[in-house]
Parts: sequence; structure tokens; C-alpha cells
Amino acid sequence: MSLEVAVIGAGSWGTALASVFADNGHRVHLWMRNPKQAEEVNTRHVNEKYLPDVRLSENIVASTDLQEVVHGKPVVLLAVPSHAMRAVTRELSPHLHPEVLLIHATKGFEMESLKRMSEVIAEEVSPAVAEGLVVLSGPSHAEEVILRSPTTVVVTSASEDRMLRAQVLLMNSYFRVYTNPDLIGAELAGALKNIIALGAGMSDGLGFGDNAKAALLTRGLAEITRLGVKLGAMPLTFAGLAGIGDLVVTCTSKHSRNWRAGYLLGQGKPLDEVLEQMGMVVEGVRTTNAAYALASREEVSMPITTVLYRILFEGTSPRQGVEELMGRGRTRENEYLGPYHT
Ligand SMILES: NC(=O)C1=CN([C@@H]2O[C@H](COP(=O)(O)OP(=O)(O)OC[C@H]3O[C@@H](n4cnc5c(N)ncnc54)[C@H](OP(=O)(O)O)[C@@H]3O)[C@@H](O)[C@H]2O)C=CC1
Ligand SMILES: O=C(CO)COP(=O)(O)O
Repeated sequence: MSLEVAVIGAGSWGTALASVFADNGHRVHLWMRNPKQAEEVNTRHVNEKYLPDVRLSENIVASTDLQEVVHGKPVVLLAVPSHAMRAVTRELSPHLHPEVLLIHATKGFEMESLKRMSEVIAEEVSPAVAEGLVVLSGPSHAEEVILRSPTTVVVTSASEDRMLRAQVLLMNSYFRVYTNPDLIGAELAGALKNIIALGAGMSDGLGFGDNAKAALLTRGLAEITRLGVKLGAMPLTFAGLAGIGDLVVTCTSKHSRNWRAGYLLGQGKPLDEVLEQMGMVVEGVRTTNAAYALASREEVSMPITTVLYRILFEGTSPRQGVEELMGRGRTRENEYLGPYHT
């Protein structure tokens, strides 16, 4: 059955997911802020700023009118950066159909409250809509999804019915959608891996090799799992698509905005110049800040995150950061096998 779908946010991820819906036979209403960009999508069928090399389906229509895009649609997908989530959700909330299937695909935290995106959204929509909210996570660079390159993701929700509906709506021959009931885990894993991707890019930018990358991935997974579990996640989710899957893709792909930003930082560029040069959202920077605060609040050891925090916000150089990490005291690999040495 063909549905009217609203996609909110026309950066790379929103545009790629709009294409998935369009390929699945749905009519997509894509919201964006810039009228010139909307006209480009409607006349030339291209999103020049974010995915310039791909012709979009004529079943994707763009608009800058948020109310019109959302009003009465049975499916609404949010793909705005984490810093914009509360304001955008608040504005569209009165126009949501009471039985809407609401999905979000954003990977980050609200800085001020340290809340996950689904917690932020739940505070801005009706309880019934919040109850059925679906989170989409997993290893999925927009640049590959838009080319219909085989991709796997997970959807999760407190409502099994909504989770299954989202799976059916999004799944196709190149976009394979798994379900996972661990909403907290899938959401946290997807957000926290961006910190480690920054670190992996930095390691490459410093000229280190595969050993350093493997160390960052493995020890990074250990510490983001530690925080995730303390915040209510199931550990196995970190061994799945939203965890190790997304960690691998983001730490090893040149498509990754976080890896690329880390690479430039490793080469000695200051953070403000790096962010300016990127011109796209680098969620890992804010997420490092949020995770550093969460780790301190929850008393969870996160050495890589702590060092990255110092590099990003306190003037430690990437090289000093590596010395700090490598020079820490002796410890066990796995805390489940016994307590840390002191
Ligand atoms: N890109 C990817 O492959 C993937 C991204 N994600 C996640 O999706 C989310 C969006 O990322 P992505 O699409 O890559 O980002 P991009 O940088 O490609 O695009 C950002 C989009 O957000 C819009 N935007 C920026 N600020 C605001 C604001 N204050 N209010 C409303 N809209 C705003 C931009 O509009 P404008 O152009 O007008 O500035 C643009 O449409 C992030 O959380 C990211 O982690 C998840 C999986 C894959
Ligand atoms: O989450 C992503 C891929 O799954 C996108 O990561 P980047 O924002 O680093 O490009």
C-alpha cells in the first residue's frame, strides 16, 4: 500500500531515507529550511548541498512549510541534528496525526539535559504518540544508502506493533531492517560510537596504524558498553548492528563525518576550523561533551572519552592525549573477570 510519508530534515540522512521510502512506493514530503534547496529538489530532483551526485525520485516533493508537510501524515520520520530535535518536534507536534507512526533516526543527546533523543521527543508529543515512537539505528552511511548499496539497520520501539510496521515500511532488497526490543541500547550505541569514530579519525590523522585503530575500536566498545549498561541498555545490543556494526562503519569509512573531523584534528587543525570545513553535522563533538558528563554522573570509567574531551575542549594536543591513554596504570581487560587493579 502506498502511503504519504513526511521526512523532516533534508541533510544527507533525511534525503537518503526519503529515497528508501520512495523506492518502496510511498509518496514522500521532505521538509527543509532552505527554499532554494526545496526548489532544486522539486524541479531538478537533486539535493545539491548534501548528496549532489544522485538524481532523486520524482515521488519526493520538498517543502519549507513544516505544518503542511506533517499535517495528517500516517508516517513521520525525523532526521534533524540532535541540537535541533526539541525545537523541531515542539513545532510539528500539534500537527501530528494521533495515530502517526513516528520514527527518529538521529544519533546524539540533548546537551543541556543529557537526554536521549527519544526522551526529548516524548516530552514534546502526546503520550500515545510517544509510546509508539520508533528509533532507527545501525551502520548506514547516507552516501551508500542513496546508491542502493546493501545496508542493514535496526528498528526498536516500546510498541512491538509499531516496530514491526516500521520494519515492513522501510525494508527492501538493499535496505535490510532488523528489529531489536532494546530501545535504550540501540539509541545509546548509535550516539556513543561517534565519540570513538572521532578518536579513530584522529589516530589516522596522527599517522598511526591498524593496531591503534583496532585498540580504539575494541577499548572504545568496552567503555561505551559500560556507560550504556549503566544507563539501562542490554550489553548484547552493543555486539549487534547498532553497536559494533555502526562502530566499524564509522571508524573505518571516509564517508564518516566524525572520522573525517577526527582526521583533521589529528593533523593539527583547531576544532572551530574543522567544523567550519566540514559544513555538515559532526555529532561526536557534542556527544563527547554529553558522555563525559554522563560518565562522571554515573561514575563510569571512560578513558578514551575523557581524553577526547580534553583534546576537544581543554587544549590537550592529540599527541599528548595518546601519551595519556597509553601511560595509564596497569589494568585487566575485562572488568567482569574481576575488579580493576588500583
Ligand atoms: N549522514 C549519515 O549517513 C547518517 C546520519 N545520521 C544522523 O542523522 C542526523 C542528521 O545528520 P545528517 O543528515 O548527516 O546531517 P547533515 O549535516 O547532512 O544535514 C543536517 C540537516 O539538518 C538541518 N539543520 C541544521 N540545523 C538545524 C536546525 N537548527 N533546525 C532544523 N534543521 C536543521 C540542515 O539544514 P540546512 O541545510 O538548512 O542547514 C540539514 O538539512 C544526525 O544525528 C546524524 O548522526 C544517522 C545515520 C546516518
Ligand atoms: O551514523 C552514521 C553511519 O551509521 C553516520 O556517521 P557520521 O555522522 O560520522 O557520518
